[in-house]
Amino acid sequence: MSENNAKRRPIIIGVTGGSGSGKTTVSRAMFEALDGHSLLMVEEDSYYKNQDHLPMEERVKANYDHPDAFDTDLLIEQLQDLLEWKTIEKPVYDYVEHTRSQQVVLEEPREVIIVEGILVLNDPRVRDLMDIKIFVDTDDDIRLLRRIQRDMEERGRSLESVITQYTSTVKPMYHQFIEPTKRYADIIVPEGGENQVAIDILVTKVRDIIRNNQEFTNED
Ligand SMILES: Nc1ncnc2c1ncn2[C@@H]1O[C@H](COP(=O)(O)OP(=O)(O)O)[C@@H](O)[C@H]1O
Ligand SMILES: Nc1ccn([C@@H]2O[C@H](COP(=O)(O)O)[C@@H](O)[C@H]2O)c(=O)n1
Repeated sequence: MSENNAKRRPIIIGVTGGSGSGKTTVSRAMFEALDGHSLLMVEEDSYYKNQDHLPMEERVKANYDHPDAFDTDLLIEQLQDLLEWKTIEKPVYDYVEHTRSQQVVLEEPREVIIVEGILVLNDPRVRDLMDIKIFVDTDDDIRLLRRIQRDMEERGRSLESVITQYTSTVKPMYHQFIEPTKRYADIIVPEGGENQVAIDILVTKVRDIIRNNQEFTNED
């Protein structure tokens, strides 16, 4: 892609970090602060592979923190469509059934796209589509506590299942695949959503890129 074309396409911001680090909170804070611009949130979780063909006992045991759990090719295809201002059919994921739902959501392309998920900086093809890369950095113990609460309240899990999954896959995969992607981040945000200084800096940078895009387009 030439530099000129790159200036005219939507902006993609990648937000990653461990489960419970505050990725969604940071993304939403940016979303709200960028009110007035056209924005779209793309959650990597929507791209978990379909597991309809597997019995529930197999689905429960799957490793959801390994890169192979995601249909990254579909994520890339849909991000490329958005970059070309095309509408996508975003999959919908069901955490209780551990598989994709039958539905899709039609998402129109927008000026700013926030791509959020545990492994969005893992694949170089996804990284290469991003204008800004953010890693939300929160200690393991805090993330575990948040996850216990969230999974029991919102994802229909028992305490025992959260602890078993955390020790068998979530924690080891974090250290093997997620934490190493910190090196690709432009900005590391400690403590996520409560870090207002980091949010303000990020929003200023995004506005700067949007303004440059507009000035460039007006010059044409
Ligand atoms: N800096 C923070 N301080 C306190 N609680 C936070 C902070 N950031 C996020 N949380 C809370 O932690 C939980 C997990 O945050 P979330 O943004 O959903 O994480 P992730 O998307 O990385 O899994 C949520 O209940 C959220 O309100
Ligand atoms: N069926 C599934 C699918 C995913 N998970 C867990 O979700 C985590 C990612 O979501 P966050 O909002 O926490 O970033 C990931 O760590 C998976 O273990 C799951 O438990 N079940």
